[in-house]
Amino acid sequence: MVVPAAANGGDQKPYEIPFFDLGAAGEEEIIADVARWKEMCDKVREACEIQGCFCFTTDKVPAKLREGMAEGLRQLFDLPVETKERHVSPKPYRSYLGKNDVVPYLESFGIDDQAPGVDDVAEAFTAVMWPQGNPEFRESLSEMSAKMLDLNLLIIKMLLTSYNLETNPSHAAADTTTSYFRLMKYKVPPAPPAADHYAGIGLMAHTDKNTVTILGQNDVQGLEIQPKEDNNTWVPVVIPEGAFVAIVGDALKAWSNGRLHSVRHRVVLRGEKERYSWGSFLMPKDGSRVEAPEEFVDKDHPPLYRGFTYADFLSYFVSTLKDDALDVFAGLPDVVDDRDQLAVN
Ligand SMILES: O=C(O)CCC(=O)C(=O)O
Ligand SMILES: [Fe+2]
Repeated sequence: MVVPAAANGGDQKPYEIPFFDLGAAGEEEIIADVARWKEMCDKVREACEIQGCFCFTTDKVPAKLREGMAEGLRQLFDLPVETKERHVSPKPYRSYLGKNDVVPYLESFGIDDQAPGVDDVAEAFTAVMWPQGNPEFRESLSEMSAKMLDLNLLIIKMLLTSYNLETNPSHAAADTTTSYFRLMKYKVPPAPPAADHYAGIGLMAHTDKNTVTILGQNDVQGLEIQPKEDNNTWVPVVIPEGAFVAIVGDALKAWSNGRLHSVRHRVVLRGEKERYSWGSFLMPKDGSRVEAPEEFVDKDHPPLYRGFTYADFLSYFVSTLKDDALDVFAGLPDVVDDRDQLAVN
């Protein structure tokens, strides 16, 4: 099923964001129906190749859990700044971000799903924010991050199935993959919405650097994407109530030798209500290599990127914040030449 173009573009250029009901996808009985499972996997793969993102609903996350998460985020961001500032980490995008001139409406936290010496990361984070405890928040964070990580792994499984790569042990992600969870609040910009020079931009245009991102949100829209090969247009992504959005990142684009599209996206704030969102970021472990398997490279698909270590790519991005970090860091001559041509045109 595809969301009608009008719902996703208004009077802007119509552009369709695929929408799938994944239901119980990934459960044994679904996989056992080989034709149906393969069809689902192919649709997900097509969306990741053409749009680089899709919306979906799933049986795995009950409404109650989503409501608990949204309510928990309200409580969390309402805590005093001094409390929120206790969440610090040497890794990029983890420490509490409160005041920042580039993204003045955004507040965020990043929490690694696994941390050395910590048994229960949800418990550890909650204890720093609420020394007296907040079992409801701990439970929502723990369940939501676990379920969204499962969904992220499901998407990888579906892509591998669609590419007929699922039986090749070298593509099994478990020992090379990790994840982190982000919690975000976007404040309401001054009225009217575009009154200051930030023009309601909640999060600048970017591609995700990781493998796949899954985002959930409260009832306030704001995510926009740039269709492939149309860098003059921004299309609002209307995420249906109760749904999530999955976004392909640069590491997956490089791994697939450019078949999968890491879509540029941003957040624009237009309404009068605060936006809360939360995301599960699947990514290669720091030391793992990102390299296209031989199945993706042939005469018609010459290699676009050199293989690289994920941590090196991330350090390059963090130190330069280049919009086209993947092309500059790992693009082989053809990619870099194309980019130069685009810049000239
Ligand atoms: O808050 C959102 O919906 C988008 C967040 C995002 O794109 C990111 O954190 O990379
Ligand atoms: Fe993003």
